[in-house]
Parts: sequence; C-alpha cells; structure tokens
Amino acid sequence: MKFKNIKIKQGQKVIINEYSGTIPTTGIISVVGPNGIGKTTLLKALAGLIPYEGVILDQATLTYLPQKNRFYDAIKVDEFLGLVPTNHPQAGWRKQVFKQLDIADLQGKNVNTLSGGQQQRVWLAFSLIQSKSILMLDEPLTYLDLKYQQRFLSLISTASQFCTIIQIVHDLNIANQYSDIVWLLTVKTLLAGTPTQVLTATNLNIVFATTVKIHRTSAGQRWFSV
Ligand SMILES: Nc1ncnc2c1ncn2[C@@H]1O[C@H](COP(=O)(O)OP(=O)(O)OP(=O)(O)O)[C@@H](O)[C@H]1O
Repeated sequence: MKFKNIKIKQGQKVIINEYSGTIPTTGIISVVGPNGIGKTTLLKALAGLIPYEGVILDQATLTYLPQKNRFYDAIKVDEFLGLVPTNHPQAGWRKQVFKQLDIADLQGKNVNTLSGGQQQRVWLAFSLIQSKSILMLDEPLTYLDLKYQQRFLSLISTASQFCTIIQIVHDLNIANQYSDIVWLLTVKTLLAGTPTQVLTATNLNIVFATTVKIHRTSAGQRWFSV
C-alpha cells in the first residue's frame, strides 16, 4: 500500500504536511515523533477514519486500535473475543495469542470490570486475532506491565511474518529493537528507513529538540537515553 502527499488540516492549521510512504506486505513499522506531531492523525487517515488530501493506493484490509479504548457494555471477555471469526489462516495463532496474553485468566469476567492493563490485553488479543493485512496500533504498550510488554512484542514479531504491524511508540529502544522500518515524523516530512538509517543522533536531536544519546552494549547493539 502506498500513500502520496497526504495532507491534513484542522481548520486553518496544517497538521500533516504532504507525507508520502510505502507500507510493505509484512514487517513492523514503528511510528515515532514528538507529542502532537501527527502520529495518531496519520494512522487515522490511513485507516480511512478522517478526511485527507492526497492519495492512498491499493487499499488494504486493516484493523486500527486507538490509543484509548473503552468498553461501554458489560460484555464478558469470551463473548467479546468470540465476535472475531475463528478462521484465521495461521494455524494455532488464536491459541498462541490467548496463551501469551493469559486470556484464560480473564474469561467469564465483564470487560468493564477489568483493570487498565487487563482491558488492554483483551483489546490487543481482539486486534491480533483478526486476519487483516495491516494492523495499526496506537501506543499498544501503554498500560502493559513488563511481562506483557515482552510477550506482546514477541507476538507482533511473529505476526509480522504474515501481516504488517504499524505501531506508534515513544520508547526509542523498542522502536530500534523491534522494527523493520521506522517512520520518524517531522513537521515537514515523514522520514522512513531502517532503525539505523532513521534513528540517528542528528535526526533525533532535531526532531525531539532535546539531546538524545546513543550508546552501544558490549555486543554492539545500540541503545538510547536522554
Ligand atoms: N479533533 C481535533 N481537533 C483539533 N485539533 C486536533 C484534533 N485532534 C488532533 N488535533 C491536533 O492535531 C495535532 C496532532 O495530533 P495527534 O494526536 O495526531 O499527535 P500525536 O503525534 O499522535 O501526539 P501524541 O504523541 O501526544 O499522542 C495536535 O496538534 C493536536 O492538537
């Protein structure tokens, strides 16, 4: 899927200034950039949820999981997840997702009585088990503890072999370690490339207007701090 010159305005204010990009058929894209730069707005436009100028070619089937989600009805976890058809093309995928996110522990409970992290596990399971070609996740790690962050990242690494994950993340270490491609949003442009190409000290210092330090572990892996 390609998009070209996507431009979005709120009233007279230009939020997104003619971003162009390509979404491959598999892999993980991490969208990074400062608060308010337009990450959510871009994903919503790509998901067809808000109007834009420009073109999107080759519309794909996609799921979009917003940053904040609310359950309005007292539906049970198993009833809610039962809304997703069970015919995912990857054998055993649904079972794997449920196991990693410990959905069995939540079965039989009303979704609106769960804690924030438990609700997020249900929403992530709901999104991951759908057989769509693109899965867009807005800050999926929010509310998850370290164990479930790790398990979620492992799940998307597997999912990215058969679909494309586009996730908004603020943690540069996660973007660096778990992405095939990074989209770094600046006021003027969308910089796309591998983590090594895009997450450079020069780019980060300009975009985040702060000093981002890049270190190396003894094994040579890069890590980031401020
Ligand atoms: N409904 C709206 N009406 C007016 N302005 C909006 C609306 N939604 C978003 N904006 C503005 O659009 C800009 C981009 O917002 P967006 O939520 O896309 O940023 P973001 O990069 O995802 O930020 P964050 O990292 O803080 O979540 C911001 O300046 C925001 O104030």
